[in-house]
Amino acid sequence: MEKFFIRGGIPLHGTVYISGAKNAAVALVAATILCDEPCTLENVPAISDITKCLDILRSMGAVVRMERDGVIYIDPRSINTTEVPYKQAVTMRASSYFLGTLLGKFHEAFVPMPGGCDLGDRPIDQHLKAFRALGATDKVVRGANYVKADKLIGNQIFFDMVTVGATMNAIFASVRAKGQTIIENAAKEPHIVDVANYLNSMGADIRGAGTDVIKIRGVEYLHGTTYATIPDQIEAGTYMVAAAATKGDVVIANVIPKHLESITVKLRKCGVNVEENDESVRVWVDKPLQNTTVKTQPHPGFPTDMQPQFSTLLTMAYGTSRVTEEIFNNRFRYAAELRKMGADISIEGGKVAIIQGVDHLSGAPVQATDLRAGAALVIAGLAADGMTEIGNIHFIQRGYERIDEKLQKLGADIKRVIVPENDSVEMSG
Ligand SMILES: CC(=O)N[C@H]1[C@@H](OP(=O)(O)OP(=O)(O)OC[C@H]2O[C@@H](n3ccc(=O)[nH]c3=O)[C@H](O)[C@@H]2O)O[C@H](CO)[C@@H](O)[C@@H]1O
Ligand SMILES: C=C(OP(=O)(O)O)C(=O)O
Repeated sequence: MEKFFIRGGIPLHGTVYISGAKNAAVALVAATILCDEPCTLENVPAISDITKCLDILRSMGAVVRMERDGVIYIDPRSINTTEVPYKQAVTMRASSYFLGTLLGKFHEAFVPMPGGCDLGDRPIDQHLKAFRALGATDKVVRGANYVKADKLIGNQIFFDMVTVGATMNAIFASVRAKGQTIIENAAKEPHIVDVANYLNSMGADIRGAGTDVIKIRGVEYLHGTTYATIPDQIEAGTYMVAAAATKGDVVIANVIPKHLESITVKLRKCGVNVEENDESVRVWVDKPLQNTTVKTQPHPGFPTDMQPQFSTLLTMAYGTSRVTEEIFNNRFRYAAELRKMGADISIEGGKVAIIQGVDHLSGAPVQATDLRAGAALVIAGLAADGMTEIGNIHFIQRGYERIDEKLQKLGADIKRVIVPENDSVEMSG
């Protein structure tokens, strides 16, 4: 079992380079199934969700080769099954994308129920609604979703709520369907645009990605391409908050500042300085942090995937802050861990956190409960007095490439340590 040990209280300084976006890259890897020729993906992050997506492709017969760091060659022509193995599927949400891509290419898919962060209910009814609109049928077999279609025919799809996953799957299932599909109330996240750009670079006809109406005219053939993943908005936001929480001065490089706007605005409300440059942002603090309100929303609103990290910053901001989680119904499980570090955070009705700022947090043994909760605890540990020991760091490794090394380069005292199961390491400082 691996843990992070962080001796906190050191302001972060320097430049950190942001990797390719997890939530774009997992979709790009799955989307490659739709192609009739080999593709090369660049700027792919070295994270465990990507390893699992690539394992799924290999297990289905695709040729997958790491050309060099971040560059992956995928030849989907040798795929010989439409069944996704259980082991990889159940640990991540992105496995649901194999439903849309296998259905879109082979008109059939068998995919175990997707996993991912435990944030409350995460049904896939809207994904299935999209598949049905295109002519597919579905049933649950041995704990897996089985979808099938004799042929896929373009149609109008209206989502009941804004959903990233179902928007992705509707694109995947319709990109080779006959005729035109119109997706309404579509998600507008940068990773939706990235996937549409990737498929268009293969010859797909997708228009409107990034707005709430996406029009897709089905094509018969998709040719090979080379495509680079966008930078990770959430990884960047996490380092922005870490810089602020430690009262440091950090340049976050290789980013698209426009994607970070909702985070930048809230940081400035707290009194944090953010300077936007062409492909980087600089974050520094020269006065006490102030309270604010945050409400998570679909893009371009404040991202739910930044909520735990930002709430952690607010535990150290002067005054009372209010954070409302609008996307998921159980995304405050990290609050109990932050309380162990001295945070004053209470949860009202599962949806709202009331945070009373404290002078400082103090290091403690804590457990990551999911990916962003884990990132939040890393930020808390970096800012806290003394030593913090974080367990369950495999959650963090799902979405952050070499987070310990990147933080060390910014001056943090963080170590990844292998500890025997049930062993606790003596805490000091
Ligand atoms: C791999 C990936 O990209 N994961 C992201 C994706 O998750 P994911 O695609 O699962 O999130 P969705 O946007 O689909 O979910 C938004 C809301 O819609 C609900 N819903 C969704 C689908 C459905 O069929 N029925 C339904 O009720 C969900 O329970 C949730 O309350 O978007 C989330 C919201 O930005 C992010 O937190 C996740 O990091
Ligand atoms: C919730 C997240 O991921 P997933 O949907 O893969 O569980 C996330 O990236 O914060």
